[in-house]
Amino acid sequence: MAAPRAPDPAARPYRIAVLASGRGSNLQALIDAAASQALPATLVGVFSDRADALALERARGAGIPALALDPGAFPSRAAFDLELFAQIDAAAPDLVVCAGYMRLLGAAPVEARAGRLVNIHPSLLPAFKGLRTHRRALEAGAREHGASIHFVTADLDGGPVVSQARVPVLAGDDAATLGTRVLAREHPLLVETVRLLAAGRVVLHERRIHLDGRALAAPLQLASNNRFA
Ligand SMILES: Nc1nc2c(c(=O)[nH]1)N[C@@H](CN(C=O)c1ccc(C(=O)N[C@@H](CCC(=O)O)C(=O)O)cc1)CN2
Ligand SMILES: NCC(=O)N[C@@H]1O[C@H](COP(=O)([O-])[O-])[C@@H](O)[C@H]1O
Repeated sequence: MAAPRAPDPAARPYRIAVLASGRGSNLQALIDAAASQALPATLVGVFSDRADALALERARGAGIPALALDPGAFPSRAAFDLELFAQIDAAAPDLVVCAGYMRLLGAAPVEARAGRLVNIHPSLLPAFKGLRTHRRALEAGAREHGASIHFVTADLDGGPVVSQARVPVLAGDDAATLGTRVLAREHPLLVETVRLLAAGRVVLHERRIHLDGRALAAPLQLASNNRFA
């Protein structure tokens, strides 16, 4: 996998690989942004643990190489990860984006890619790590919810948070309505955050997020929607 590099407009486009297990709407946001040149990058591969992931169809429809690996065909999680990242490295991405990728990644491949592997998570981390975040936020009586983009570490959803988008929790919300409101903010959040990474403006240095050379005191607040929708 390519080492982090400073942006050079004359150099080849910034290369992005995506991991996805499902619908792929965040992947589609990246595809659309790259196609419209709103995101100066090229998607070099989409990889999934599920052969039926709609994300794979979206990739193929955009002419992006797409590969599914069946975890059941490997003797261990480590063996699966080894093959997965061998395939990813063959595409030589500058950045790997987990966009609805629903498997825990092993410490070894994650640590070897520190600063080059990000994940979008449907909560305002550190709140509600893991799964079923919208239901848990409602059960906890949260008045505000949202999404976070963080560097991936061995600590599940515990990596340094780059950016967040916030939405209000409305009376009468259920997990579906709240999830829909959050998802609508995830797409611009992801594109805006990846654009900063592609430009070399956001980097991870000694577990701290740096923007334009200055350590961030808090995640960047992007793509928020305080309008009641
Ligand atoms: N080492 C890491 N791996 C992953 C991270 C991370 O931060 N560190 N983020 C996740 C994405 N994610 C939430 O954002 C997440 C994915 C999967 C799970 C999980 O519990 N998976 C179970 C299977 C669940 C299922 O199949 O329904 C598992 O892997 O056993 C929690 C959170 C990507 N990987
Ligand atoms: N723990 C990881 C996780 O839950 N990620 C979430 O999966 C959804 C994928 O939607 P998409 O397939 O339409 O992009 C997104 O809401 C993303 O935040």
